[in-house]
Amino acid sequence: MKHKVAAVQMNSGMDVAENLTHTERLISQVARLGARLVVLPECFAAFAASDMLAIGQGEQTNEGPIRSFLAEQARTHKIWLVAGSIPYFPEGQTDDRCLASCFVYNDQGEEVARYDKIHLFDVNVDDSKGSYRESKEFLPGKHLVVIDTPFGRVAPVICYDLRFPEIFRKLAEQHVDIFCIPSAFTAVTGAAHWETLVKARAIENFSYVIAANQTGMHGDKRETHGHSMIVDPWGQAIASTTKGEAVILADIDLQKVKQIRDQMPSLSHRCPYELAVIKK
Ligand SMILES: O=C(O)CNC(=O)[C@H](CS)NC(=O)CCC(=O)C(=O)O
Repeated sequence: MKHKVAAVQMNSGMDVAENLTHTERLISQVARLGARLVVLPECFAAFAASDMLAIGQGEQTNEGPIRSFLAEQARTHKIWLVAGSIPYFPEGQTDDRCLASCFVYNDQGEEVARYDKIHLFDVNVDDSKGSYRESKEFLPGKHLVVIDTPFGRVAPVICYDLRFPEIFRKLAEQHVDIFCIPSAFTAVTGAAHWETLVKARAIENFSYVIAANQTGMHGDKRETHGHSMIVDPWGQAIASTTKGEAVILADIDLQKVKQIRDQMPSLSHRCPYELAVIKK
């Protein structure tokens, strides 16, 4: 059975209200086109905002402005929504940093899961920003999440997590069929690695990958790569875009996942092995 899924590509700014207006328009667009599962990009509601902690403190419960907006969008459009990421400050947290959290909603508008970004982007990049220290503002997550949906078993991971194949393999061991990857990949690292990494994770685990990226210039002079894509379990990009705000849709079919995994059961061919380090 085929299901239509969508990735939303945005150029999010620092203003939440403005971002939510764009998000609502784009969700309406893909819902009208028949999407049943929609993935938003990382930081769709607030990108490089100076008040991330305050935004996160406002989202401690599902009554928060962004979380209640997301629930209402999922309910109104009868879609499953993998809602990118927002800053989330759990009640009672002592450390003054937020989690970078992806809330997931079913088509009744119920919050069914939350995934907190595990790997934080503390790197130097040859771009206008130069140095990224995500751990200054955010705490790492501690749990992977697997969600059973009408379209198959879904797992969200976020952006920099894409570079850690071991978490995808751990999730594939739980028979995940669809990886959803809200992202804000930089223009420089995205041009070098994005497509290869997205396709590699799909091929390695014989899964669909729905990768929704930020695009263009942002408030703090950061540039993101765009090029959102939906890749099938054989590694084919079945939907993609380049730069600028966009929505991409594709039909996914769980039968295809099963057929490829039956043909090439490499996930079950893994063998134990020792490691010998030969000193010179
Ligand atoms: O902090 C924000 O406001 C938005 N979040 C981001 O831009 C995050 C952390 S800085 N970006 C990435 O993780 C890029 C990963 C990447 O580009 C790579 O792995 O190459």
